[in-house]
Amino acid sequence: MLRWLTAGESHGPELVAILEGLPAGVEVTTAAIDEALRRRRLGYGRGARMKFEEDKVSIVGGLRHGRTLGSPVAIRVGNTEWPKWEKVMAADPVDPAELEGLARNAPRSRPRPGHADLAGMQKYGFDDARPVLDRASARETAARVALGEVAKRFLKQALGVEIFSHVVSIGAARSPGNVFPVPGDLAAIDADPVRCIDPEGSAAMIAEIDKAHKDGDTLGGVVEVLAYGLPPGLGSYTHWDRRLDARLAAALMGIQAIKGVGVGDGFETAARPGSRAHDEIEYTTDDGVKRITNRAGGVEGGMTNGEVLRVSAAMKPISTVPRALATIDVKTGEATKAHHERSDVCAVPAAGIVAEAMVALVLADAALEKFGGDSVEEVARNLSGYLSSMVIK
Ligand SMILES: Cc1cc2nc3c(=O)[nH]c(=O)nc-3n(C[C@H](O)[C@H](O)[C@H](O)COP(=O)(O)O)c2cc1C
Ligand SMILES: C=C(O[C@@H]1CC(C(=O)O)=C[C@@H](OP(=O)(O)O)[C@H]1O)C(=O)O
Repeated sequence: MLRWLTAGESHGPELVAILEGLPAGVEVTTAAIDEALRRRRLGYGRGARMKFEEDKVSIVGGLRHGRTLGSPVAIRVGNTEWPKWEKVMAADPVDPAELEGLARNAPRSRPRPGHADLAGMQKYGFDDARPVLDRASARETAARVALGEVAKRFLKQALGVEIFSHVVSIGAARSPGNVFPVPGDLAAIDADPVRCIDPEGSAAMIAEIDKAHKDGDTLGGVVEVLAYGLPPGLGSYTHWDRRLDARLAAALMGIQAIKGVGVGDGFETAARPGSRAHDEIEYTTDDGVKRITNRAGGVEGGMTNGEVLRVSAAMKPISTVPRALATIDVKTGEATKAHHERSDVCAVPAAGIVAEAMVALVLADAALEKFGGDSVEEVARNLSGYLSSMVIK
């Protein structure tokens, strides 16, 4: 079983992440995690913080000389802005005189519709949204991406699996349907300002973001994650919580602002007749058993079927809308406008990188469940034994 946890506030000293249950021998370095975090900071429409945030990574457990030890992997991601927040977000009590007049410490009493502010204040008994928003913030996804990079490297090394994402839509602008990028497209996707594979789609998405920015508005969109090289049989039909699609959906929904998840052609499948919804099966001497199409996105009956895994996630628009939305001041109950501070206009490209990390963590867990092993070599041996002994292949 693979377990992972994160802790830390957006404006605290750092984020902390732990990944427990990974075998020994996974090759990973600080530089690799730095690079994963750099990809998450990018994307047209991101706000001011991403221009200076450095995501200072230190690996403090579970690795020696660039290889995992089998012990929990512990990673710290430092927040560049901490010196400015040292008093406001101090863990220990602070002399009230030192907080006097600090604008950053002023209570956030005008909750933003769409963010965790109001429900969080109600639930935890705060009259200030600061303690809510600081943890609800998607800053936390930096910690997930750090762990996801370790999971990705395990999957690549032990199973030869490659995971990446691309942006399908931003606002009303869409990439053309039926474009399925291959791993060789990743460099081009990463080089695009919105991580869209199609140049026309990309230009339209950039125009949407520019328009939203000009209008004092924000945008959401859809990302798709693909995983190449998965064997059939990860996950199971035998119980609801063993289904791989259920586990992937929960992991993707667990990303801030994700409001919908699709597997394969997702909701579009519901409108098709069965004759055009499923993937017919064929056998060739070169490829063995395969599907003629991949509408299911590589999952049938809660298990991988050996085709490319395709899952998508729909992100709602950023809730800190510059043209601020109506709310109340919780101190007085009076109608007012929601707090506005610096914010992203659109973070869909970054959400794609986070979605890759969540898919990698779920797949690494499912792979370990099926193939076990305390070292990468043992997992690879178990995989190879399974593949060579499969009756139908
Ligand atoms: C990568 C990423 C960046 C985000 N940046 C912002 C932001 O700058 N401002 C904002 O208000 N919300 C931002 N969000 C969305 C909020 O975190 C999210 O709306 C909030 O946590 C409530 O989401 P929920 O209703 O899905 O829980 C971002 C989300 C992601 C995934
Ligand atoms: C810090 C990150 O994203 C943040 C996510 C976020 C939110 O409300 O989710 C609000 C903003 O926070 P801040 O006010 O500190 O700029 C974003 O910058 C990050 O992705 O690393």
